Amino acid sequence: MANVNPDLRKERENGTFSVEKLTNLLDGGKHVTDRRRHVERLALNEFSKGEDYNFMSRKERYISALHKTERALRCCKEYGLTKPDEVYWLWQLAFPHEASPIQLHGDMFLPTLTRQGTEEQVNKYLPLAEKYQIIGTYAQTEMGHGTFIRGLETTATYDPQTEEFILHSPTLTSLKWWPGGLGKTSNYAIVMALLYTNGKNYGMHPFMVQLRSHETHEPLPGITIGDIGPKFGFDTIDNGFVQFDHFRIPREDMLMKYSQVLKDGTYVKSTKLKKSSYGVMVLVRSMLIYYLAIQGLAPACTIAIRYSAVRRQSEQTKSQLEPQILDYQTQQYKLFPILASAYAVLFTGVKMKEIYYEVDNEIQQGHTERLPELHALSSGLKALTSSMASWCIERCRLACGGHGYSAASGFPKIYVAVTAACTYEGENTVMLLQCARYLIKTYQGASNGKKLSGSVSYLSDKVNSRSTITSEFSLKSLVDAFKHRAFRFQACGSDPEDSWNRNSVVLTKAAEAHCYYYMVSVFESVVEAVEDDAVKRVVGQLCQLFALFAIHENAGDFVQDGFISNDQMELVKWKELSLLSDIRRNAVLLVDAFDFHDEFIGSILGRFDGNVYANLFEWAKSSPLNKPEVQESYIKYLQPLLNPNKSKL
Ligand SMILES: CCCCCCCCCCCCCCCC(=O)SCCNC(=O)CCNC(=O)[C@H](O)C(C)(C)COP(=O)(O)OP(=O)(O)OC[C@H]1O[C@@H](n2cnc3c(N)ncnc32)[C@H](O)[C@@H]1OP(=O)(O)O
Ligand SMILES: Cc1cc2nc3c(=O)[nH]c(=O)nc-3n(C[C@H](O)[C@H](O)[C@H](O)COP(=O)(O)OP(=O)(O)OC[C@H]3O[C@@H](n4cnc5c(N)ncnc54)[C@H](O)[C@@H]3O)c2cc1C
Repeated sequence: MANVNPDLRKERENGTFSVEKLTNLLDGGKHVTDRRRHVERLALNEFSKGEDYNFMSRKERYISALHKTERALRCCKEYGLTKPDEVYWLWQLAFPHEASPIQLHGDMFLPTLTRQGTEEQVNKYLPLAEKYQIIGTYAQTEMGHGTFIRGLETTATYDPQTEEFILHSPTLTSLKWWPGGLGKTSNYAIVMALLYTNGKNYGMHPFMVQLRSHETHEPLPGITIGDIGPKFGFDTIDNGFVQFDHFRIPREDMLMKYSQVLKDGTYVKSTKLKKSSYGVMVLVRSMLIYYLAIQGLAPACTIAIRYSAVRRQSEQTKSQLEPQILDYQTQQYKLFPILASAYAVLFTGVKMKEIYYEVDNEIQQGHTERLPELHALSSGLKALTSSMASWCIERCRLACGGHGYSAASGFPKIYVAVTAACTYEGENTVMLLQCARYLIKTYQGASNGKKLSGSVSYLSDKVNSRSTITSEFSLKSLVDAFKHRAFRFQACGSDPEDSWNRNSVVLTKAAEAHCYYYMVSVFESVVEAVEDDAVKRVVGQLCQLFALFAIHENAGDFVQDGFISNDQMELVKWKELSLLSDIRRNAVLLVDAFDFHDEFIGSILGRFDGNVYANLFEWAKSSPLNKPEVQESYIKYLQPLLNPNKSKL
């Protein structure tokens, strides 16, 4: 590439491994990289020349996203993109760090319909939904309850006379509140409501509900609906509210795969699947981990590391060039553990997707044994990785100094999208406690001699009481350290005498320890499988740093029971710093390997060519506040102060 910043050019000439090989590894093979690049070229042709998001109002952002949605759907059809990955690659460039107003249609409405609907219901609604002749969302959360689903108040009362359900919002707190795309975009929703039949409450069930007229898009009589107003972020999506006033829907529109209401009002449950109506949440949590890496951690550290290679600041030695800020050890200590985390979360996300599809397949065959483990693991990892991503992005922003605070850095857009994931799809503390609930039960089972498998098999293993860490820092010894910590936390979190709430801080730590152990072991297994020696070396260094940083940060957990000795802890600190120097040489290449387009990253600081300053100046000049030179606000408010004689007011 012509005209690349010389510092960045030098970084790229000095690497020790093939970036292309690492990109192929991250993609899952060379053929995937090739196909992804092909789809991205198609997307760039269509979407690269848009208006700058930073200079738009909220309403403009929503309208532009709707316009892009229509174009993205057309592109997918024109180019025959139907596989989920291909559609994702195109959408990612159409909506970088944004959400489409119809995001929930694909992410939750369709999966709920296909998983919870009967064959007839799927046959009736799916073809329409796939052609976008109906657009739906997932309406569960209410103003008064999001976490505690059993506390939801919207009712669906069966009327056997008319064979209809009457949907009603009995209180202010029962208004559905938050569903994405509910405010203005969707004309349908799957509404989660308490089912009442023959005077009995059967708990939360899903109902297919038409909200707006097919002809006019006006809300149907009995429905009050709207946008909930500006939020922290997600300006492109109309999170909404809806209130039902005795709104009737046909009996056939309760999604009845797992439970039915017969014509006479008899309730029939035809599954042993526990919490069957919670299924789609497990799906989204399982998928989120990968997207947190690819849309959050990886672009954020790409920005901060490229910028740190371009930025020079302060004087180390008189009359020499100011150093690149990437050469400061403190800067490396801020950024390289984040780089390592981006890789760790990415590999874990890939693994989690695989496990989800395996277990989902088993459930379709009637085998539900692994669902509790999947629920626990996806809940815990969703919480751990979204919290990790949020604080890492903030740390990347801080590492870019003043320019990090400008919208030109790209951080605000990335941060507000990622931090939302700490709340939606289950608030993080609550999700850690769900994970802990499973771990405690499993630990108690293991204590009674039950042999465990999968992610919890370590609870029935013998764990070492002394760490095997030496100056070699084998990945196995690091995995072992995390296994020991996780085991110890499960043991102290499961005191049956103590009440749940009194123990809940420890329980969240137990869940985190379990998830950390899982992440380190996934990372280790990926490194072990890498064939190319040079790639294996750099990815292995990242794995070591990921583990050592966490040991150092949580040193108490490892030394308290004498598992890691003081001497070993000194070695840990020494190795951590020496890894910073090792990784320094390849840092830019390690972010290049994510193979992101500038259009996706959306950051002047993180540009591939490193031409930061000239572009920053051009961008600032294009700010609407700079046109016209003298603003009307001057005449109205400043002139009377600055120049009272000239003021016309
Ligand atoms: C990322 C970067 C940018 C991306 C940029 C673009 C993308 C942008 C996308 C935007 C996409 C936004 C999408 C947000 C969409 C929502 O946020 S939708 C709403 C999501 N809502 C939630 O997640 C609610 C969280 N709350 C819950 O899940 C439940 O109420 C709780 C906390 C699990 C408790 O439920 P409960 O009924 O009280 O259950 P509880 O008594 O605790 O447990 C009973 C049993 O059920 C089990 N159980 C509970 N849940 C489950 C389950 N799901 N499965 C199986 N078993 C379960 C328990 O383990 C327990 O088992 P046992 O111990 O008895 O054996
Ligand atoms: C951007 C965004 C998009 C969303 N999209 C949708 C959507 O499409 N559809 C939909 O239905 N919903 C959606 N939601 C709602 C979301 O799922 C809920 O907000 C979320 O599940 C958290 O529930 P809550 O708001 O009730 O939090 P609360 O439960 O009120 O949390 C507040 C605090 O209480 C604590 N707390 C609550 N219960 C416990 C407990 N048992 N133990 C310990 N601590 C507890 C939490 O840890 C937290 O600190 C969205 C939310 C956001 C922010």
